[in-house]
Amino acid sequence: MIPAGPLPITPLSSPPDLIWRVPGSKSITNRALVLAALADGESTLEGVLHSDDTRHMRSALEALGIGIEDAGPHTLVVKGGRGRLRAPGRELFVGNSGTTVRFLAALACLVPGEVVLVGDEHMAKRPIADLVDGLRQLGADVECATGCPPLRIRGGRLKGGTLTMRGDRSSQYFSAVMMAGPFADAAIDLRVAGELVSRPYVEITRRMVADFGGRIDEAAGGFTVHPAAGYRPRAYRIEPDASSASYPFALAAAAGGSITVPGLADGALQGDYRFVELLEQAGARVSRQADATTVRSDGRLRGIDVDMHHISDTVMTLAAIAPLLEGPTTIRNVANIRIKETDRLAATVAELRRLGQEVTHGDDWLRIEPRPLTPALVRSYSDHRMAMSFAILGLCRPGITIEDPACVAKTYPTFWEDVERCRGASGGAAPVG
Ligand SMILES: O=C(O)C1=C[C@@H](OP(=O)(O)O)[C@@H](O)[C@H](O)C1
Ligand SMILES: C=C(OP(=O)(O)O)C(=O)O
Repeated sequence: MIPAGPLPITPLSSPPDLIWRVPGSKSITNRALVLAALADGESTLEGVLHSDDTRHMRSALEALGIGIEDAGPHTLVVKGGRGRLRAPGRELFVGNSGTTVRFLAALACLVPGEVVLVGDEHMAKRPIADLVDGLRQLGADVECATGCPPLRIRGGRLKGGTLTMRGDRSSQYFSAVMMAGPFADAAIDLRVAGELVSRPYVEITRRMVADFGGRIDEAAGGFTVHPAAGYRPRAYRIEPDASSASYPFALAAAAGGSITVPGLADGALQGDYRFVELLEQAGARVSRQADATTVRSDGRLRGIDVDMHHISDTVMTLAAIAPLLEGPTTIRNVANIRIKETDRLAATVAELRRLGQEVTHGDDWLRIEPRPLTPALVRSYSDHRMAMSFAILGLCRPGITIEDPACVAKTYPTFWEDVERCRGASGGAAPVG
């Protein structure tokens, strides 16, 4: 159950010492759903995340003719195939899920008939013009009046050929083309103009496309997406979500305890797993086991100066514990966080200042000078990561209230239950903070 807001966060009564299981990866779940939907036959997906973002993907695919059945609490059986795709006869609602709208925009080009993708009021501000333009370069008929959703796609086929998109706004545009691209009439020469942001997500896509029988090679200036006879259905296990794991890892580091997250270790598919390296740099100890990672610390960490271009979903996790570190923390090269669920740079700066911190920033960086914390109601901006990140600070120090706890449903609906489980497992005498 998600508690009603505003939610005052009581600090832990003693440093945490527990195993904290996080749910499945949003990014991998939504890719697995798309790939299984396009694979001819039955795929079984295990470790699936159930959250707003994956529900939007699932119900859109069902409306497009794909069979999806629950076969266990976190297991789905997907009956897929390009031949099953049909026009849904109604608008498809994608909420504020970037992966859903971007991945489906490309998949819709393969649907014979009209597909309309509509998001919520936040999605209506998230740019998609680069992808629209890219799909048009492949011969698709896409209407998009504002450069942001809604989109109207009249699909049937993609013709292949050369497609160039700028790389600095969202890697999701590239992942979208990579997953639908093997069904084009010919190879796609997918070129990146400028630098590619969030690169590890594109590597997840390449790897998962290969797992389902497609092939994408690196090429000069970008990638070659090879045509495939179709995807192969398969059993696929989804990793726990590494961005969600940044919250328990940060808590262990900042509160001075020990937290183990099972299912994430060296070799993890997700780039955000590397957040633990930043905690290590700040002075936490990280031990990587065969199938788990433990972060431990004595709670005395130093501020760090880091480039988070490729792991920017964890910017707020670091920023929210920065008030507890010794010395300033600088986060660089994160311009694209301004076009996510909200303008995350502006939101983070505003909330840290509300908490009495000294913050300076530019268009793509911020620097936090720790100051004594002023108690405050921390605004959430309908952004799950704002709510979860500042909750971690609230578990370490008194005075934090989270405005909108419900927004965690986007990727981590059981977050507050896991916080309470952590509280329960962290009895003892010495208070945190
Ligand atoms: O491909 C993905 O699964 C994602 C890519 C990233 O977005 P950008 O590529 O827009 O940075 C990330 O922020 C998002 O949460 C998930
Ligand atoms: C940016 C995010 O999501 P998306 O782009 O998939 O909506 C996120 O989960 O932090």
